[in-house]
Amino acid sequence: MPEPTKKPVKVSQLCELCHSRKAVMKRPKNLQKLCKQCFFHVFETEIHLTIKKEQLFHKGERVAIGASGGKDSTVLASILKTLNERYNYGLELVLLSIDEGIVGYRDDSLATVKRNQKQYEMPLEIVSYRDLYNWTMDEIVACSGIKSSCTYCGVLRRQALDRGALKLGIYHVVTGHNADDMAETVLMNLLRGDTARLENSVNVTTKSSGSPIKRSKPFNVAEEFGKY
Ligand SMILES: Nc1ncnc2c1ncn2[C@@H]1O[C@H](COP(=O)(O)OP(=O)(O)OP(=O)(O)O)[C@@H](O)[C@H]1O
Repeated sequence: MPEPTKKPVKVSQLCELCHSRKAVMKRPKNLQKLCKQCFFHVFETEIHLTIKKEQLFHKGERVAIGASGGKDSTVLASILKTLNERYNYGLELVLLSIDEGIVGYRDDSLATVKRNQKQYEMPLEIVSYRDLYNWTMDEIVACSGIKSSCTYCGVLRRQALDRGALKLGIYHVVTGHNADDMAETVLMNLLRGDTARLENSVNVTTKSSGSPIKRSKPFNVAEEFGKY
């Protein structure tokens, strides 16, 4: 049987960076068509530039990655491991997960975090609402109703991340909040007329008054860098 002939890739379908591989995506921010390898390279470089520009880390620093098991924090763990090795940041990275006690939701995603722990060879610390507050999120919802559950959960989780980090003797927590999350926070603070929080919501690094913990969101401004 004759070998099936490979269809030549049209020039318009080629990656606009390497001009050799087939483009598999069009970046929404600049409509650039990229292949998988070039997208990884460009995205990792953007995060590295953010880290350098904002001077997020110092050599030898111990950093806790807020690991929810979702896509953003999983990508964050993977990228920080890659960049730490590639650019010799000298960071000690630890995965920190908060188990809010939401049956059928967090227990599933914790399984993903445990897989990440093995894959990225990072220590993992799991801190639960039950241990910290003696309440699970399911119990809080059963008492106070579902309406305000996100408010309670957000506040408790922020505090739990701080307490989990302190337990490990770590003073820097990074999270996978991205540009969409930032836009959401800006809109929320605008509608509330909360000018004090408005300024903070676009910063890559924040610190609550009275807390020794620094918080950073390396994906917050990834969209600011232009074409490569
Ligand atoms: N249970 C948790 N334990 C540790 N960190 C968390 C937890 N939930 C959220 N975070 C941190 O806060 C970030 C933003 O959380 P959010 O709930 O908005 O989820 P998201 O934007 O879907 O992110 P992800 O895809 O990582 O879950 C996450 O990327 C993660 O770094």
